Amino acid sequence: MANVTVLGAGSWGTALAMVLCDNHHRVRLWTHNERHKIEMERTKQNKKYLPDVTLPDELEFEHDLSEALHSVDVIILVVPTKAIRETCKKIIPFINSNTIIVHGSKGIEPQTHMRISEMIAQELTEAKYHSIVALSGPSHAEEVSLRHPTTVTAASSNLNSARYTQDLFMTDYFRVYTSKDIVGVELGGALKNIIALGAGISDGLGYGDNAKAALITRGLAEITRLATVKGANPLTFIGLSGVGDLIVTCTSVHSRNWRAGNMLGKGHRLETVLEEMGMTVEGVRTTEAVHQLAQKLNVKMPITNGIYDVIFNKKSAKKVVDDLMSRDRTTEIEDIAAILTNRYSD
Ligand SMILES: NC(=O)C1=CN([C@@H]2O[C@H](COP(=O)(O)OP(=O)(O)OC[C@H]3O[C@@H](n4cnc5c(N)ncnc54)[C@H](O)[C@@H]3O)[C@@H](O)[C@H]2O)C=CC1
Ligand SMILES: O=C(CO)COP(=O)(O)O
Repeated sequence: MANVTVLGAGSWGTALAMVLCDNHHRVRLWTHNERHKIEMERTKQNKKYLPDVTLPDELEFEHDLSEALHSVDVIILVVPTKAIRETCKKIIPFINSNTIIVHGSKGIEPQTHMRISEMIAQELTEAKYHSIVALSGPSHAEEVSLRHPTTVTAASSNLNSARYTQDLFMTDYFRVYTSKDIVGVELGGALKNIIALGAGISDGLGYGDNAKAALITRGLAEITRLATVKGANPLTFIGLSGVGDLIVTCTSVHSRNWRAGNMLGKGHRLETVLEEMGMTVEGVRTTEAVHQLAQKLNVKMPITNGIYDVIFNKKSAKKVVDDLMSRDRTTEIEDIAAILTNRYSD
């Protein structure tokens, strides 16, 4: 049994805390909002983020970080990407060289273009901690909280820590694989949110399954193209963090990114969409970050650029699709081969 603290009591942090309770760890769930802590303690529910789910009796709720992190073995960091840095700053006094930090967030930071583990490492430069693990894969919180079969990957440059994370979470309904390719796993998890926005936009425009299959497949090609330039293993993208997470996010009504895209495709304004959702839609900031990064690295990402234009330049979604369809003719297999060779020509 381990002492585990989940930082971030949104839908994903809560679902992961439930998995850990099923594995009989001591689990504390920390929220930055004191009223939220009191409400969860009183009702045994997380009404806003995971309605209709009863939380386990053993789950402890915390608002005070010193209480939450006292004698902790593993921290599960599941706040939105924009809150990663401030949360890391707050935990410095409570961690030591044995603390493993597992994160479940999916995003890239605009301007720095950093992945989550890079942001964590940068914020904790002066602090002592053991290692960082990314937990990612096709996993909607709503289904995990119902104990429906789910598979994810624990990735770390420290394979022992990835294996430790596998043991920590693995249950009969939550299967965890390990990987050393943290670059690929984090980029796959973050960049699929851009394509999910696109799938939602396409559905909002009334296009069908052909268009969505095209977005998923060619989206996978451009994710792999950028990620291999950043040092990822291209094979990671035929796995859970690539094709797996693209399928679940582009085709499920649970996806906040798909839902936001769907409203954009129907002509709603971005501000209205985000306000109505009231939950984290990581794809918007990640689109900004990846649009910048692709330009900097000179990587072709036509779908991402089109989605950027819809979100940030108010270009009509229909015009973006027309422009994507009328780009210069090209080959398919040679393009994919070029992606793979790029990796091995380093
Ligand atoms: N919901 C899901 O099914 C999955 C979500 N994720 C990722 O998990 C991360 C968190 O997403 P969700 O839990 O879905 O978001 P959510 O929108 O359900 O909840 C966000 C939580 O973060 C808290 N929060 C906001 N600002 C904060 C701050 N400055 N400091 C501390 N806490 C803060 C909110 O109070 C809320 O409890 C995202 O990066 C998302 O991409 C990954 C896999 C599945
Ligand atoms: O990452 C997810 C599923 O794997 C959740 O996706 P959304 O953030 O779009 O809901």
